[in-house]
Amino acid sequence: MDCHMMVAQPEKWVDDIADAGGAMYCFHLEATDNPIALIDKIHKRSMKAGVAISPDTPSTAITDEVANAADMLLVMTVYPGRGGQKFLDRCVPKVAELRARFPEKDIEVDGGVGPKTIGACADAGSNVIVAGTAIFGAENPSQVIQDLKVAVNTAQAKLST
Ligand SMILES: O=C(CO)[C@H](O)[C@H](O)COP(=O)(O)O
Repeated sequence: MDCHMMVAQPEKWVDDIADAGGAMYCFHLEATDNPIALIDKIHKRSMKAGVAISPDTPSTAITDEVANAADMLLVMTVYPGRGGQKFLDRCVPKVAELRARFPEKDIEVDGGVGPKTIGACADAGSNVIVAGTAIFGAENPSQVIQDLKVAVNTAQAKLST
């Protein structure tokens, strides 16, 4: 289970999530003073570590040291809080910046992602997608999932040539 912790003091919940069977613990960079220590703590509990940035945080806030220690980087394309928000196009360049810096890293996008916005995310280099409303509100959720996967796989194949 990929647990995206939109919480203050993310250090506090690592053990609880590990005990509950979490496989990935993703925390917000804005919520900690010591991301490297937190990543170490997550790894010591045998979980992967994800580092998320909110819309107003630049990609450069993720230092090379943090990115290299993390297993995944998450670019929020809405403000953390609730599903159903409008996709913020202005966050897409951050995906491309991180992809250029970290060609091998998993880069996730979350927020307002669906058939109309997946192209921008995938072309910028995102290979992990969170989609809520676009899937649960669709007449044919399986088709939407399939379309999102095809968009990502096609873009990833292009980026690797
Ligand atoms: O957690 C979120 C915001 O806080 C996500 O954006 C949300 O869960 C995904 O839903 P949607 O695809 O409707 O944006």
